[in-house]
Amino acid sequence: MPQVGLIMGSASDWPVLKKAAETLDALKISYEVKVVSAHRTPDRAFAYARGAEGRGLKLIIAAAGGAAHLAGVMAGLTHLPVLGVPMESKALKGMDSLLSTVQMPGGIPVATFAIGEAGAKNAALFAAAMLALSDAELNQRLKDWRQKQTDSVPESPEG
Ligand SMILES: Nc1c(C(=O)O)ncn1[C@@H]1O[C@H](COP(=O)(O)O)[C@@H](O)[C@H]1O
Repeated sequence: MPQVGLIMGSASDWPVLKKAAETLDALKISYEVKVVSAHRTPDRAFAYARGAEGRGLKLIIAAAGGAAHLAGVMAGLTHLPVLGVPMESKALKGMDSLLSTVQMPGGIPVATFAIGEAGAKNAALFAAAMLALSDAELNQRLKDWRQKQTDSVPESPEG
């Protein structure tokens, strides 16, 4: 049973959200990937959020762009942690996605990350950090991952 639900408003978000999937892969965290849109597939969105806890998901990473309501709608329907990743949009460069993901009313939290690939990657790392609180082996893998990242940064700008 996957621990993380990785969902996106449209298949067009997948090239960016893939960064989260790659990071979860690197840390050996199980996940499922689905296109779920609060706007275009509201029944699927409702069923997904309502069924998430029962199916064993521990948290949901939701990516959406433009009028990005997906993460907020998920958060309204389940108390599982929802991590929102705003997608870059053509018209407003993702500012619309960022604001509509982050500006939740009190009582319904969405942990909102940076726009685009960095946000996708960091959402996966944050998910890993939460899961590592109750998983000693994952905790060690996460520490190793961070150390590898540190080791890969050269002191000289010329490498
Ligand atoms: N923001 C949402 C939601 C939602 O919030 O439910 N559903 C789709 N979308 C977004 O619409 C953008 C354009 O989608 P298309 O590329 O399919 O036209 C995508 O970034 C998607 O996340």
